[in-house]
Amino acid sequence: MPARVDRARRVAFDALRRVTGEEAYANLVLPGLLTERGITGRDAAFATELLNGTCRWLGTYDAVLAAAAGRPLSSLQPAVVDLLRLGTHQLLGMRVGSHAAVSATVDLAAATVGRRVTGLVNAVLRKVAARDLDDWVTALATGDGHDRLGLAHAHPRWVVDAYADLLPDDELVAALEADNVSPRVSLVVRPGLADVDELLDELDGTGERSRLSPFGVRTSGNPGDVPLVRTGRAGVQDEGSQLVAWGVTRPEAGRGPWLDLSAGPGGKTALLAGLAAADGSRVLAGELAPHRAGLVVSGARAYPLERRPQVVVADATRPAWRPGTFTRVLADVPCTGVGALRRRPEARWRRDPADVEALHPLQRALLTTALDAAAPGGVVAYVTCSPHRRETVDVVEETLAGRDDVEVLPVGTVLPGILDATTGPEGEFLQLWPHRHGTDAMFAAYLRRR
Ligand SMILES: C[S@@+](CC[C@H](N)C(=O)[O-])C[C@H]1O[C@@H](n2cnc3c(N)ncnc32)[C@H](O)[C@@H]1O
Repeated sequence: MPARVDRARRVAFDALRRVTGEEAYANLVLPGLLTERGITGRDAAFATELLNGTCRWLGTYDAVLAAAAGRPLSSLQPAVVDLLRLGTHQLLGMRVGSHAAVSATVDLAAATVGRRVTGLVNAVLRKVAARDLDDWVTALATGDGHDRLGLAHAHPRWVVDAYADLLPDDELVAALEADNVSPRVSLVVRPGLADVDELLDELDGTGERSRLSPFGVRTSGNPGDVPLVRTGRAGVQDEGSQLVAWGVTRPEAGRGPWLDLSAGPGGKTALLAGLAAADGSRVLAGELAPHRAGLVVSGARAYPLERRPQVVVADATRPAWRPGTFTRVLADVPCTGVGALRRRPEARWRRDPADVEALHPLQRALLTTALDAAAPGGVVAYVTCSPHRRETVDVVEETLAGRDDVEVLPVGTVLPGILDATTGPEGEFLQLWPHRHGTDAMFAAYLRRR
């Protein structure tokens, strides 16, 4: 076996051990390991595809492996399970020949766990190789169509159900597939510090204007190579995130301070800080986690002092600010993130329906705080990067049912002209989708305090 193949598989294995064993993020852990080991070019690309694909398809591959091994994976050593997962992705998800996939994984098993497990790895992977992915899905799908869709498109069943609850039947597969494609790089300029034309010039023909956000540019390559990004006058941010933050600044609301009450890591704060400055206002950014509050500070470092957000470490459910004060309030609340699955390969397997219920009271509490913080006439945006009804429409409707001092600002008036992007009983809220808009599946409700 050529040495280059060994290095790529070895680094993918070491990264996967950290992802499954230590809850690391694949797209954070792998670049560091590649640099440390001097792995570049085709080897780096192979390792990245092997790791990301394995993480994305983890639930499907585990079902295949449990069937092929004839026993629960919990009865195997975790490192062996990871070897089998990597072998399975080569067999079912990459164009690696069966012989090479099995023998390279057996060699990797010998070099990492030990010779005693090579027989098992060889036997299980040979069984996996006996069928292609479609045949495995047919063999394993037991329940209704959603069960099959989850296996065939690498999603937990509950996420398939949540998407199906919101989308027409004929869009479901496209929505699931869109989560399996890494997004293009999306950049944002910091208003007042740079403009889109300047950024496009720097990108020298490799960028194009965002179709949704007036601050956004789509490109490819390493954002760290772009001088405006390096100096903090532009940043990396999904176009949908730009759009929902911009939305809170659109309706008339008068002059006064702005609040971003759960701001870390601060992508939206950095955009709002520039827009607030243009309005003669300033942003107060609250964040519970101190290290995330630090990220808010560094994200806005390029602004002159007087335009930077004031950042406080604070629990927004016990507000450190005076109620009825702010003309614009962003509540971009903690959520399951099932609208941003394309960004983090392993993310879909780390959440479950219990998280949806566990987050619901916090989401309601944060929306209540946001509404209370708004001055009369102030605009509030409730935002999630999940389209799940429990985290979006339900939170807004339940919260508004208990009060008579809030009106809904229909999204068609706040952000006109965005096609196929509404949800709620009267289409009054924003719901973006990767397969429709090329953004994360951001939800936003725009509300006004009477
Ligand atoms: C979805 S993120 C915000 C993302 C941010 N707007 C951005 O664009 O970068 C939600 C944040 O809320 C914070 N958070 C969770 N509970 C909170 C609380 N009780 N008060 C304030 N912040 C909280 C989390 O630590 C997390 O950083």
